[in-house]
Amino acid sequence: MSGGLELRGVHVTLGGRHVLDGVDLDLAPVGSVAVVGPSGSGKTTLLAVVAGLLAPDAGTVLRGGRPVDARDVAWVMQTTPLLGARSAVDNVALGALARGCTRAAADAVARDALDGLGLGDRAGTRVRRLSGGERQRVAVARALVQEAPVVVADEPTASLDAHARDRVVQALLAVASAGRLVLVATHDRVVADGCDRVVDLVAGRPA
Ligand SMILES: Nc1ncnc2c1ncn2[C@@H]1O[C@H](COP(=O)(O)OP(=O)(O)OP(=O)(O)O)[C@@H](O)[C@H]1O
Repeated sequence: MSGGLELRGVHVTLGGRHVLDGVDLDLAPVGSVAVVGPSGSGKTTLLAVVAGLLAPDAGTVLRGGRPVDARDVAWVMQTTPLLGARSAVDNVALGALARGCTRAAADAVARDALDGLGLGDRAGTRVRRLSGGERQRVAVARALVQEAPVVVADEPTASLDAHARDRVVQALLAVASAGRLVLVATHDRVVADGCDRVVDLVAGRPA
């Protein structure tokens, strides 16, 4: 599929268990895809493989017919590291600096992204002083400002109240509408219902 992601025979074994058991999946280049499934079904592992954070034991992930380039994937995982001693806006700006923005431009897009996620008033606060849900949104914002063609988000709404959750969903869907592929693992029905497509993972394979 031109520009899309193709997973072919992806196997991952962790601790002697087949966590991903030969995943074959075609994803369109643009749109939002929710990965759902029971706890332990391999959602995080699948996203880690797509993001290039985990090499599969077998199989390939192609984008536009070539092995996916990790630089084309912005990710926010549950353990995304943030710089606790730096402000929220500094942390988010790193995502824009990484794609070559000037400092001023990076700060501007970072502030916009934080605003969009309801954190405009926390932009100058050091991350270590933020709540878990606020940190989670800082991590989402940093992934979004990278403007990578693929965005991978693992449970991006897990610690959020309904209002903050809606902001995150809107931001992710806006990115998909703007022409990127958003792949989100979630237990949240509201998130899955908002996506263009739902992939149900059962025992390490799409159902
Ligand atoms: N480093 C590891 N070593 C051994 N087993 C692991 C490791 N990481 C994950 N697993 C196992 O792989 C399985 C799939 O984990 P994964 O985190 O991908 O599932 P998940 O669908 O994202 O679950 P959840 O919805 O609870 O986040 C689980 O049984 C987990 O215990």
